[in-house]
Amino acid sequence: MAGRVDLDGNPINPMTICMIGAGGFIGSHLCEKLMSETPHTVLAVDVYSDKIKHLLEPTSLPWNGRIQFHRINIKNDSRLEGLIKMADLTVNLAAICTPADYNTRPLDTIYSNFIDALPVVKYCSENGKRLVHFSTCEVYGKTIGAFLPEDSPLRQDPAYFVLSEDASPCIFGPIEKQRWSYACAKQLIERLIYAEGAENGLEFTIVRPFNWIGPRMDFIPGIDGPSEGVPRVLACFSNNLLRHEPLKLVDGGHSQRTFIYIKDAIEAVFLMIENPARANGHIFNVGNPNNEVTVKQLAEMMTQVYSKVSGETPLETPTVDVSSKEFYGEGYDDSDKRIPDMTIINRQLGWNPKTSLWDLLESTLTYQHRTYAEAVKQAMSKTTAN
Ligand SMILES: NC(=O)c1ccc[n+]([C@@H]2O[C@H](COP(=O)([O-])OP(=O)(O)OC[C@H]3O[C@@H](n4cnc5c(N)ncnc54)[C@H](O)[C@@H]3O)[C@@H](O)[C@H]2O)c1
Ligand SMILES: O=c1ccn([C@@H]2O[C@H](COP(=O)(O)OP(=O)(O)O[C@H]3OC[C@@H](O)[C@H](O)[C@H]3O)[C@@H](O)[C@H]2O)c(=O)[nH]1
Repeated sequence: MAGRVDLDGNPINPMTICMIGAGGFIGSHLCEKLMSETPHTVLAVDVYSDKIKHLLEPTSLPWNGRIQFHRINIKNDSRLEGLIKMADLTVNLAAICTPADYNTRPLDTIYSNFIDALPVVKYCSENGKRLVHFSTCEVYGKTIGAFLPEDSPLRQDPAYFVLSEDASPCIFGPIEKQRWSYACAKQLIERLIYAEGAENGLEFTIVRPFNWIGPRMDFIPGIDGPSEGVPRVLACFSNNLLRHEPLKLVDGGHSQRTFIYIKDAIEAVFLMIENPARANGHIFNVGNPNNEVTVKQLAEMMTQVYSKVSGETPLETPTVDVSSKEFYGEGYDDSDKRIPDMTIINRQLGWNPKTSLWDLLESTLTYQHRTYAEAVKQAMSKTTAN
């Protein structure tokens, strides 16, 4: 830890970080690395702490005293401003961010992603504190290419699908497609933060994650989350594999995504935190353009990898088609393709992702199998007995 320097060779001084949403998937990885590799202090704010329990107890941990957990719902807690004032930097991760909620709980989604983030932005701006705010790749919505005829050769031209922070438009569906409630709320909070920077000098960085995946993402329904809950695709497919049931392909699984390993992505966030002069005032795509697959290909790859790590033979029919209406309900819509332009993050922070999709699935599914296989087996035998 001694002698740590930033990208310009300047010493990095220990700082206090107010991390809101620290108990979630990304927050837990960020806290873990901040504790083990830096001298920084974290004021961890969340309503849940299960995913960071291993960092909070026992008190003999080497970083004891450098991480404090504050069980706070930022919707209605006056302690928030005090914590932001005590910190040098606020990282805001708190959000409802599972697609199954966007069309079924659109009000909660809009409040969580816009209204609840407002005081955070205001306290940072009024108190002259730096803000790193987590937005999403969903602010791009659909690609321009999605509106071209199916057989148009222009669909192959990167200009019609690569998503750039400073050039691509944000293309959402009609209001009745409530899927876009999340993307729209995130877009408006980005615009507000940007305006606070322009008019009031707020020092900010906006992060647009492109499908970060890895251990501790979401929950396995009926094990550490509600049985009827629908998490994001990694946890949905993991759940199917653990239960030996076919993976469900929504509308044929034709949508494309680029997946990045959480540990690669966290390195990018570290560079932003510790290089304010290079990160302030910027919006950064953080993804891995080399890891593109259709959801169907992801299902096939996860089936193969899970078989390798668990030693279990895959089902003869490993996938099944399901309509989006049946799976998510009325008002669902989808992003067709998401390839991040890496020019800005490369130029400002010299960062590049490293881990291939196969490798990141292998380590993640090893974790899923080790963590959940026994619990799933027991839950399934109980159901059968009843
Ligand atoms: N994981 C990804 O690939 C991804 C992609 C795009 C955007 N993001 C964004 O990154 C951020 C973190 O995502 P994640 O994957 O870690 O999700 P997550 O759901 O695991 O973490 C969010 C955390 O925020 C907490 N939270 C929510 N509302 C709160 C409130 N009112 N008060 C206190 N805590 C609250 C939750 O309890 C949860 O622990 C979100 O803003 C999300 O929109 C993530
Ligand atoms: O069981 C499933 C689950 C999901 N899917 C599909 O898999 C794709 C990915 O779904 P995810 O649940 O991971 O979520 P998405 O990639 O659509 O959105 C995510 O992206 C960025 C973040 O802001 C959010 O974390 C989330 O909105 C979608 O096309 C979805 O329809 C399936 O085919 N089967």
